[in-house]
Amino acid sequence: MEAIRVDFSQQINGTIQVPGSKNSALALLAAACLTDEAVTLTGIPNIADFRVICKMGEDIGLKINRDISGIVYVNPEDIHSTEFDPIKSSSFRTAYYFVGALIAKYGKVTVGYPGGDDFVSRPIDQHIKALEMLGASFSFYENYYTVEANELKGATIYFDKITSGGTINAMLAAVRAKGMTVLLNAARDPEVIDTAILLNKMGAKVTGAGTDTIRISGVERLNGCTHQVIPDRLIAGAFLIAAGVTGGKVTVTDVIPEHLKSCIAKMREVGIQIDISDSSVTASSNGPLKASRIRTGMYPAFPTDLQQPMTTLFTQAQGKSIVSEKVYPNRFNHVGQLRKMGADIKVRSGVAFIKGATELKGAVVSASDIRAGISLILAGMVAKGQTYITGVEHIERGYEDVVAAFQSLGVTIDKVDLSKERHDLLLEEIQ
Ligand SMILES: CC(=O)N[C@H]1[C@@H](OP(=O)(O)OP(=O)(O)OC[C@H]2O[C@@H](n3ccc(=O)[nH]c3=O)[C@H](O)[C@@H]2O)O[C@H](CO)[C@@H](O)[C@@H]1O
Ligand SMILES: C=C(OP(=O)(O)O)C(=O)O
Repeated sequence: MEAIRVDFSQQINGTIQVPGSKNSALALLAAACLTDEAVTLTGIPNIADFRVICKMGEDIGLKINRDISGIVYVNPEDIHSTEFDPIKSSSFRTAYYFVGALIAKYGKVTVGYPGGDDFVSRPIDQHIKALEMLGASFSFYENYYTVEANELKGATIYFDKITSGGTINAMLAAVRAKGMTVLLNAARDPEVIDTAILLNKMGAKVTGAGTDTIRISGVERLNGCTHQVIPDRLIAGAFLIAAGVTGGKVTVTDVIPEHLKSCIAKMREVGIQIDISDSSVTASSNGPLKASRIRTGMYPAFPTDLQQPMTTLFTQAQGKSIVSEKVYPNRFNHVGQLRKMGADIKVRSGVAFIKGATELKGAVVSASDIRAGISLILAGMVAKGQTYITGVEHIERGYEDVVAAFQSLGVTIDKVDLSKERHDLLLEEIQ
């Protein structure tokens, strides 16, 4: 069994060049299918989700190639089917973006139910509502669903819940719908803006992205273009938090500091020094950290995807911290694993109460999703002894080479075969 082994690693130090955003890249790859021309995307991370999209593309005639410099070329010219393999499309979250992107042009799309990180409940009712209001109809089967539409017509759509995925999907569908679509109570995430920028470069007419009202005037055809994906604010944030957890100094470069505002504010509150330049942020810490509280929310509030590394940080702060998870109230898979390492955390009704200044100890723990995995790596860095993290495949959905990145900061971390390395621990784990 593959695992990541982390050793006690104090005072990390170094610079991380932040890769392109996974969440944006997933939307852009689908958006590129709205045209019949080639779209060139730079900065698309070579993560597991990207590779599965390439395989899904091969099945339907969508060509996606990455050259040796990392530039990705998407060519939808020869798409001959819009029936996606349900197993591949359910192995990550956002296959539904291909519904939004292909429905107007092809009239019918079949795809597996969304997979991705599992936080107990991740409904897609707002995606369905938006596409239905544009004129699509849904049929649901055991492992897949089919969306059909003769013609999409612009509509005014009010999201009952702010959703970044739902906003992006509605935008993708509306771009080729007849007439004007207005999205109200839209998500304001940088990834929504990035998608709108690509769409406009392709000839779409999208205004208001980044506010809660987005207007899309439908167009008949779109063209190819070149676009660079925004940096991954969630990876950047996690590395900055890492500097706080262990002490030390970490600089993240190639970032858009404005995207990290809530994270930076919170880090300053707990006593981490933050220095910001045009496109880099440095976090340094060598003193005790103060307890605090975070309340996650949709952008620009504190991101739910940084709640897990922050929870690890709070185990090392002086005093009691509180984490209110308002986006996914059950997103606490990491807590049970942190407890195995000695953390004192209680969760009640979507709120975690964390007693700080706890001595953590190495254990065999399991990562159920990307950010839970990162929080366990951070915990492993301050835990006495060795920590083994299974569920590496979940972490690799979001990180191209998580081991190399942490190694470059001086962390003693490696990928190992757990069954060979610590047979005793594995047996204990299984019993
Ligand atoms: C690939 C991607 O971009 N993933 C991100 C995206 O997920 P994703 O796009 O799935 O998350 P959403 O922004 O849609 O979810 C926000 C909230 O809306 C709810 N909701 C969403 C859709 C819907 O139809 N109905 C509904 O009730 C969700 O349960 C959640 O409470 O945003 C999340 C919240 O910032 C992040 O954690 C994920 O990393
Ligand atoms: C929840 C996440 O991803 P996804 O929506 O792709 O499952 C994440 O990136 O933390």
